[in-house]
Amino acid sequence: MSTIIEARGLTRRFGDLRAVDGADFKVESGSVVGLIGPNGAGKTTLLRSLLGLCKYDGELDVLGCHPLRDRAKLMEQVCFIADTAVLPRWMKVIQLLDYVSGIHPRFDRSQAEAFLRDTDVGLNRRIRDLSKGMMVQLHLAMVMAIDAKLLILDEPTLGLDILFRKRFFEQLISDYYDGERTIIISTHQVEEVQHILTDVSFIDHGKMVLSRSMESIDEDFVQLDAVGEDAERAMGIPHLGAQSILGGKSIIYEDVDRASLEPLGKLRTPSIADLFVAIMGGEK
Ligand SMILES: Nc1ncnc2c1ncn2[C@@H]1O[C@H](COP(=O)(O)OP(=O)(O)OP(=O)(O)O)[C@@H](O)[C@H]1O
Repeated sequence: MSTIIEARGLTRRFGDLRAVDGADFKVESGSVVGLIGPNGAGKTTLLRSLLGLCKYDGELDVLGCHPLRDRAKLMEQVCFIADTAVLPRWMKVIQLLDYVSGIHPRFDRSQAEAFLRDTDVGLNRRIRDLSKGMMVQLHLAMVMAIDAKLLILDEPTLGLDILFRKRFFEQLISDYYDGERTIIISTHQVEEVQHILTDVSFIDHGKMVLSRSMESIDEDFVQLDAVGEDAERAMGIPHLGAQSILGGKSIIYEDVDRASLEPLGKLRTPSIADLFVAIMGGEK
């Protein structure tokens, strides 16, 4: 594995606001990173910085490129879907396939057509006549058919129904991910992506508040469901956050002696969603 993204003190200011605020992080090749954060946390701004789409302060290296200075070179190796899918609305789907085949050397047209066969997006439909969800399906099919080292997806499944969202994440892993490509996904659908991630990063008010591998989450955090007096005792042990459950509390701890918790209730690894709530402001 090699490091393909390295950021030190990455900062993006809008006037007095620091949308990304001194972020330090690394991404290794072959990882599938979930970028999770509340509305306005800085996810889109961070992703746009990686792509050289906005100015920033600090040090940033993406695939050996300086995103602002080497943007053309970077774009040969990166694919990106913004949360607002912009496709030429006046084209027919088949014309879009012709167009991208013509301009993108790494585009595999037959693969894009195969992805589209699983959808209701007909090749002769005009793009402006597609529903919002179908437009996203088309955009995803085009992007997944491009052989890129780094795929950046900003809220890729926004506006899609649950069946397509599930199918999309499955397809991304079974048909696109090859163990070498790197994928960064920003999403609010935490539960739906959790099983495909190798790493997760939480961002809040522009700051990276957690960056871990999924394996280390398993090792470092534990969640206890306790009821009655056991819950009260468990709340006395320093914890990250807690939620009320029927008759007691569900409490998340970091680096805790698990043997001391075992007599108090049921232990498990927290889901990313529960960990997010605990770190971002669950009941303490
Ligand atoms: N062009 C801009 N000018 C001024 N402020 C901006 C601009 N773009 C983003 N911001 C601000 O930067 C902050 C981070 O925005 P960003 O879009 O990166 O958040 P996000 O995590 O992607 O949010 P969401 O989940 O709601 O899409 C917000 O406070 C936003 O208002």
